[in-house]
Amino acid sequence: MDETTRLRALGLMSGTSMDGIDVALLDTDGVSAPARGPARTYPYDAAFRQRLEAAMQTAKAITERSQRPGNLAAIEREITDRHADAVRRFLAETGIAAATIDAVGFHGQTVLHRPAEGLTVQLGEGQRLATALGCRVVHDMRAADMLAGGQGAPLVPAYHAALAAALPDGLRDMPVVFVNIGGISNITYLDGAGDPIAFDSGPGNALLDQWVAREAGIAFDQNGAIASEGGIIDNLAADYLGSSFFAKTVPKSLDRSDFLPPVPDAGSLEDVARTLCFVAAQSILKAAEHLPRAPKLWIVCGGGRRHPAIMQDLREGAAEKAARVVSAEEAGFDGDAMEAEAWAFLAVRSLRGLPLTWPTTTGCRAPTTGGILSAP
Ligand SMILES: Nc1ncnc2c1ncn2[C@@H]1O[C@H](COP(=O)(O)OP(=O)(O)OP(=O)(O)O)[C@@H](O)[C@H]1O
Ligand SMILES: CC(=O)N[C@H]1[C@@H]2OC[C@@H](O2)[C@@H](O)[C@@H]1O[C@H](C)C(=O)O
Repeated sequence: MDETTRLRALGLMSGTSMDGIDVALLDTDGVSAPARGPARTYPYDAAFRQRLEAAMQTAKAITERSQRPGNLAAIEREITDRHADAVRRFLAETGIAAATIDAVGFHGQTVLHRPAEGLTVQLGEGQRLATALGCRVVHDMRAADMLAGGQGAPLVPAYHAALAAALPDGLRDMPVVFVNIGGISNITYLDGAGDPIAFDSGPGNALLDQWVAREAGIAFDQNGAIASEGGIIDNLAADYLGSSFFAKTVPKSLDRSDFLPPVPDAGSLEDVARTLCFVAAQSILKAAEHLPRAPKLWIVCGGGRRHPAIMQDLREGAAEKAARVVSAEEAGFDGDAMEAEAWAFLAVRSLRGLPLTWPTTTGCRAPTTGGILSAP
C-alpha cells in the first residue's frame, strides 16, 4: 500500500461504559487529518449490559489473555455478532455499499486490563467478524504495545494528533489537551513539538453510572438531572482525589474496577452524584501536574461532555489557570464518534505498519505498531 492511498475504513468501539457499539466511517491515509463520514451508536439493551458487567467479574479469573473462563467464549461470540449486526445496520441506514469498505478497525469489549501484569483482554473475534462481513478486519491493537513494555492504553492519541492538525483558526492555542470522558477518562497533550503525551487521567462516568444504577435503577444521570440537586461532599471527594493513582508517574492506564463506587451510606443520591462529577473533573485537571507546560485549551470528547456539572467544574478549574474548555463539537469534531473514528484510523495505520503508540503515550520501549489482520 503506498503512502498516499486513502482507505475507506470503519471503526467499531464498545467502550468501558458498556452502553453500546459506536460505528464511524473515515477516509484516511492513517497520517493526515481524515475525511470524516457518518457515525452512529447502537445501544445495548439493559439485559446485555448486565451480562457484560457479569463478564467483567468472570474475567477477573483470567491469568493468560487467551483464557475464556465461564461463559466468556459465548459472550465473545455474541459481542462479535452484535458488532456484525451493527455494521450491517450502519451500512443500510447510511446507504453505503459493503463492497466499498476497505477495512474495519475492531476494538471489542475490554473486560480486564492489568498493565502491571502485561495483561489486557478485549473480547471480540477478528476472524469471525471478517468472515461475517466479508471484509478485512484489524483487531487486538493493544497487545503488541504491551509486549513492547507499554500500558496497552490509551491508543486514541495517534488520532488526536492528526485531528490537532485540522483545528480551526481561533482554536490553535497550544498546548492543547484532548480529553475523553468515557467510563474512564484519558488525555492527550500536544504542544506542536515532539510526540503526543498521553495517559488515563482517572475515573470518568463509570463511578457515577454505577452509583445511579445501584441507588436509582437508571443507566446514567441524563443531562445531570440528579447531580444538579446535590452538593459536593468534601471528604468523599478528598478520598477519591487522594488516591495514589494520581501521583503515579505517566504514562499510566486504568482498569474499570481500579476505582469503585461509594458505599451505599456515603450520602444522598444527589450529593454523591454531584461529588462524583467533581471527582471526574478534578482528576482531569490534576493531569496537568504531569504535563511539561500548562494547557491553554481543553477539548472535551466522550459522553461526559454532556454532563453539565462535570463541564462546569472543568470550566471553572481551567479558568483558574487561564485555560479554555470547549466541546469536541465546538472544535469541529464529533465527540461521540471520536473513539470509533480512532479505531478506523488505527486500522489503516496498522495496515501500513505505522506506530500506534509511542514511549510518551503508553510507555512502550519504542514507537510500536500493532493489530491482527483477519481476511474474510
Ligand atoms: N446526556 C447525557 N447526560 C449525562 N451523561 C451522559 C449523557 N450521554 C452520555 N453520558 C455519559 O456518557 C457515558 C458514555 O460515554 P462514552 O460513550 O464516551 O463512554 P465509553 O466510550 O463507553 O467509555 P471509554 O471511553 O471509557 O471506553 C454514559 O454512560 C453516561 O455516563
Ligand atoms: C484497556 C481499555 O480498554 N482502556 C480504555 C478505557 O476507556 C478510556 C481509557 O480507559 C482508555 O485508556 C481506553 O480507551 C481508549 C479508547 C484508548 O485506548 O485510547
